[in-house]
Amino acid sequence: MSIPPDIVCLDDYERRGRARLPADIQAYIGGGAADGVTLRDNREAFARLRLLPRALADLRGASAAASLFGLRLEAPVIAAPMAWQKLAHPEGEFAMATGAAAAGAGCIASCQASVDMTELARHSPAPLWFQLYPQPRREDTLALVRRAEDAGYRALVVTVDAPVNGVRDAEQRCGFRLPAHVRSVNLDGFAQATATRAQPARSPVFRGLIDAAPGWDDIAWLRAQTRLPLLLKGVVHPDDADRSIALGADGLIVSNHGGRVLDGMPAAIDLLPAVARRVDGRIPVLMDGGVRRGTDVLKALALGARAVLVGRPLYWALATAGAAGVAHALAMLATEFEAAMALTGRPTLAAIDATVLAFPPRATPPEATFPGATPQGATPTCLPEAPAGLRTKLDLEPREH
Ligand SMILES: Cc1cc2nc3c(=O)[nH]c(=O)nc-3n(C[C@H](O)[C@H](O)[C@H](O)COP(=O)(O)O)c2cc1C
Ligand SMILES: CC(C)CC(=O)C(=O)O
Repeated sequence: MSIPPDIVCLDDYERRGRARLPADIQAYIGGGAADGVTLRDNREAFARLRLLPRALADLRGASAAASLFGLRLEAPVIAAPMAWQKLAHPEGEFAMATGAAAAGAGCIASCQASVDMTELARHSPAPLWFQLYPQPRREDTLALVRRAEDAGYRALVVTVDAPVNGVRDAEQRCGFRLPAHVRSVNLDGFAQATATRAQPARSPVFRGLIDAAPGWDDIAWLRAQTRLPLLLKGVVHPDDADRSIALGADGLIVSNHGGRVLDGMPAAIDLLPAVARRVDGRIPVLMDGGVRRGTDVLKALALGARAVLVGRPLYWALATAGAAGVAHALAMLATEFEAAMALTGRPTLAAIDATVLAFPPRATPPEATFPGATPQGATPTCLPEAPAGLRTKLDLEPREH
């Protein structure tokens, strides 16, 4: 499949991708939770950051290469886990993995993939990570872990920010339903949480759905079940980062799920610095949400990320041109990132730090940014101070078990 010549950046894929998909699938892929405040802010927060070029830097032998939990990457960029990719292309996740490998990018297969996870790993030209939604029954979670191990996945990414799905107005308005040929094949036969139907007028969240939500004890249990590196996706509070490390997490992904779960959360890039400062190099911190340009990758690394994940643009690229589209999108992003490194005088990833930013955030302790946070990891209260220009607040008190 050839790449349309007018596609010169990641955003260009959205227009082309949408044109090939029905309205309800567009709403599923492109939508955010509720009013889309967080979805928009993920982009706008990147745009607010400014970069500072350096003149005449010695860039001989420069490289953007990265290595992370068994993935060798041309640039610190990974395809985010995204459900049901057959919605966009008949080859679904196979094409996503092939495209990512062709571009030298990493790829994380979703727990809700529309193809068999073992077949996917077998056909992927490069190693993959597996994203895990803990299942209501531990035996089912364990079955997924063992399949991931046996199939050669190099890491487990446990998504912890979606104990219930977001309020998806756009999907609801369009009446989004999975077509018959698309389903979560890897969860066949597993029990799933359901809302109690007895009192349909009452909220289904606390009547059924939340009963199956994972807690910290599930992370401790999972840690004891596998030697695979364990990354937690969706940790955004410094105290939760501490707790994750104490339980043996090997990496964290600062993420608001692309603005798809809790509308009103701060942008992911605004949440990154406090987590990175608290982690202080103990384990790698990654981020996702709103990464669309090589300069965004640079900004994320400047604020403490080791790598970024990219979501929606790759779904649109998949819809537009299958594996070739995914490879092209990721290659464009890597090229833009290399250009941004060169223009800011950074020949290696190790040379990227907050001085890349024209106005780096003040190096305040996390407690100042997150007044509710406590350095010892005791019970935090809330996240009162939103980034400049954003007045939302978020109660991040972890659930107790
Ligand atoms: C269509 C779609 C499906 C997604 N499915 C999953 C999923 O199955 N598991 C998961 O952890 N995150 C899922 N995500 C969230 C992404 O992994 C990622 O956090 C987010 O897309 C990053 O934001 P971006 O789209 O702005 O790059 C999904 C995102 C999209 C757009
Ligand atoms: C099956 C869905 C809950 C997958 C997901 O995480 C998403 O659509 O954001």
